[in-house]
Amino acid sequence: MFKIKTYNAISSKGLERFNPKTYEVGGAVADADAYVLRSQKLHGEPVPPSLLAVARAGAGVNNIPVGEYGQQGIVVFNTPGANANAVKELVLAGMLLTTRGILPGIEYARSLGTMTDSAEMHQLLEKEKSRFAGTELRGKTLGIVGLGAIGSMVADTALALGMKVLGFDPALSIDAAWRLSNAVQRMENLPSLLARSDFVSIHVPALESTRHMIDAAALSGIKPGAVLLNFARETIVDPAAILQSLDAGRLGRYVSDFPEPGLSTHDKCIAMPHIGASTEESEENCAVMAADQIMEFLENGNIVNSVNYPAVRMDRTPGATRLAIANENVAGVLGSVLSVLADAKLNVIDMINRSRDELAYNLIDLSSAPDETAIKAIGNVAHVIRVRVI
Ligand SMILES: NC(=O)C1=CN([C@@H]2O[C@H](COP(=O)(O)OP(=O)(O)OC[C@H]3O[C@@H](n4cnc5c(N)ncnc54)[C@H](O)[C@@H]3O)[C@@H](O)[C@H]2O)C=CC1
Ligand SMILES: O=C(O)C(=O)COP(=O)(O)O
Repeated sequence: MFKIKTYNAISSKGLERFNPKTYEVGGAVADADAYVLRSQKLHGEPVPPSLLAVARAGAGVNNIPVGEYGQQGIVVFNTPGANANAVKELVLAGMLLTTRGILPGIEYARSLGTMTDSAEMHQLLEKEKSRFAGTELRGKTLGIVGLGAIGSMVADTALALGMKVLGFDPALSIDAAWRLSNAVQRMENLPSLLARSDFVSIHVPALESTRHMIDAAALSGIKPGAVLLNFARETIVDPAAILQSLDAGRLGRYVSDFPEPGLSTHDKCIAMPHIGASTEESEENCAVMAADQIMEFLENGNIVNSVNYPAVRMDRTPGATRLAIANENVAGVLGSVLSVLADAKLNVIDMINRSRDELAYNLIDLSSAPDETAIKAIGNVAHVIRVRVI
């Protein structure tokens, strides 16, 4: 029986993937083999020795100590692209909320709620509507910082609306480059993008390298009156610099899914309570992907969409016993493991070894099951972090 501890609202469509005959799943599960979570912060939380894997049903993993967990042999997964469409749609809403008098217009229409005469109401609305007039998106320039799953979808939508799209992403993956429309104009640096964009939408992960990438210096070069949209994370911007730029009349509007004290009530801010991924569809997509990845790892040792371990996949050899070994990526570990197996007269039928930065991972299919002594001996090989028999 595998034990899965859940945090946050995980869609039942995902949780239903776990067969109740072989999985115990719930928020109160103790000694979990794996966690499935969304934005639950794990930094500083005690780690049960039983924990083998964590699946983030979503994109951002800044709530998980990914590096530390890797050193302990805990594989961390996310669900790339599974909620990108939900964020894209809210970015579009964010742009429209700044260009049209939607929010004050709704408030005004509501304020007439006590009127009873329809003709009188319409006369008043027609008289006052010019206060809520706006501008169009077509023909305007959108600068996108980070052209991954969300950024590339935002680009497609903006292009379809007749906007000009600029992009900046110095770390763009080959897969992401293939997904990206060639109508997106590449910017060599952030200041060039900021100087030319009527709207700037940020879609980068929260890393040390992206912390406060929008600071006072960046804002000093932003196109006057530009709208900045932050559906990425609060750490990407310096809130004091945003406030200063809004008050100085340089930055036009700030739309954020990550409200900050002092900004959320500002007249030129539109703040939302981190609802970018909160759609039925995205919650289902993320939960299904997270559950499938966790099951594949627990049952077969295969790793897909990890953020700390390499992608590793090997078909099961019928009748074989599988060893899954996580180790530090230093020379000689695999050789030592294989000599333990040879000494124990265990025959290797198939194997795969992959590394990623400081960590490595191996799947070894054996024609017969190793005994406790052999497993212990593998666990004692220098730099081996974790051994699992599947
Ligand atoms: N508001 C919400 O509910 C949601 C927020 N997010 C946030 O959005 C972020 C992006 O999500 P995805 O597009 O799915 O991730 P992704 O990994 O597909 O794309 C991120 C892109 O940012 C680029 N990047 C990294 N550092 C950069 C830098 N310094 N300058 C420019 N580009 C840089 C990467 O090369 C990559 O192409 C997540 O990490 C998360 O923080 C994601 C989903 C929902
Ligand atoms: O996927 C992400 O990075 C998100 O920010 C979504 O967060 P959530 O799952 O809605 O708590």
